[in-house]
Amino acid sequence: MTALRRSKRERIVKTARLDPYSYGPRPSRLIYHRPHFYSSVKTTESEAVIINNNGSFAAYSRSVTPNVITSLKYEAWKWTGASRPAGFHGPWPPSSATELMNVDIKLENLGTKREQNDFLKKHGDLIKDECLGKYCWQQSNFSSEFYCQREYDGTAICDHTISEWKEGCADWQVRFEVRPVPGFGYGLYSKWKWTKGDILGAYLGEMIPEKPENTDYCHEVKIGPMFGKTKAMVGYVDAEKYGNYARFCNHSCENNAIVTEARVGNERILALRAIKHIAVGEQICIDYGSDYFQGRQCLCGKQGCKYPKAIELAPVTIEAS
Ligand SMILES: C[S@@+](CC[C@H](N)C(=O)[O-])C[C@H]1O[C@@H](n2cnc3c(N)ncnc32)[C@H](O)[C@@H]1O
Repeated sequence: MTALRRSKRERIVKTARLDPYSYGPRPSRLIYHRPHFYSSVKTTESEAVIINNNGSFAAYSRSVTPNVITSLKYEAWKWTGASRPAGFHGPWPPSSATELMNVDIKLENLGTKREQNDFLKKHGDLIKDECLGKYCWQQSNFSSEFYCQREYDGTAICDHTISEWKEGCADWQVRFEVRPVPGFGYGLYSKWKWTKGDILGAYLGEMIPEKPENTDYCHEVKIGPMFGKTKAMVGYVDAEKYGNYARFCNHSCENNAIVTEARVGNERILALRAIKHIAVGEQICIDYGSDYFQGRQCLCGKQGCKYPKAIELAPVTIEAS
């Protein structure tokens, strides 16, 4: 009876894997699910200040349990006062974050052959920019019909969209785990063996026009159709109150991942990408950059730690009135 039941369960697992939206083979060594806090949709905050033995300030750790989202949160009214990015056509503010961040690379939308050639000359770098669609873990079982396929002058243009990513992000616990890390709040751990270059998912949050003063969860992203252009306007993805698993990445001076602006089909995204091989059970860490460590100490504990002491804050001059 038990054997019968087990084989039925195995059959179900096999059937699930044949589905193009399933997640490929199982990890070689499974870390079993433990109950953890990140299934809650309630926003809570906890704060901890770590003080050195001599009383000096060592680190400040703040942890917010965010509302779990599976696509960028966007409220059009917040963009009413923001200026329209160059090359952006249509009603302002746009009705979705995708519209706001869209990369207008479809050559067939660019009029005559001559206009297309002019565009290629001007934006060659944009067209060559690699689509990350096929590197996403959510797509590991996808059939070739989802791969970049259209060619123009030898350059690939593709039909990928991030909708499949969003679907995959909803089931992130298959390959990631959020665990408490003493002194850091929480951290993101891998349940999968990743290869350098793999896309671990999208960095999701709320799309807002201005960077809030007190957030440690904000990444800049270009908006409007001019992908990769220096003049492109920027917005911010803030994952403090609304986010997905990617917002739990702590900083390490030997980081194994980056949050990078990328293209999937015609859509711009912030992607979490492995820059080294990542083993099962390893913590996934990014580099917050030196600005973040102004007045803060890094707790990564790596031998080559770049910020073992808090970087001195520039003195602030207060003028007497
Ligand atoms: C983007 S969040 C990372 C997720 C966070 N640990 C949490 O539980 O929500 C950034 C916060 O993590 C903590 N943190 C991450 N890396 C750190 C490091 N290397 N040293 C000190 N604090 C760090 C800091 O409290 C920082 O404000």
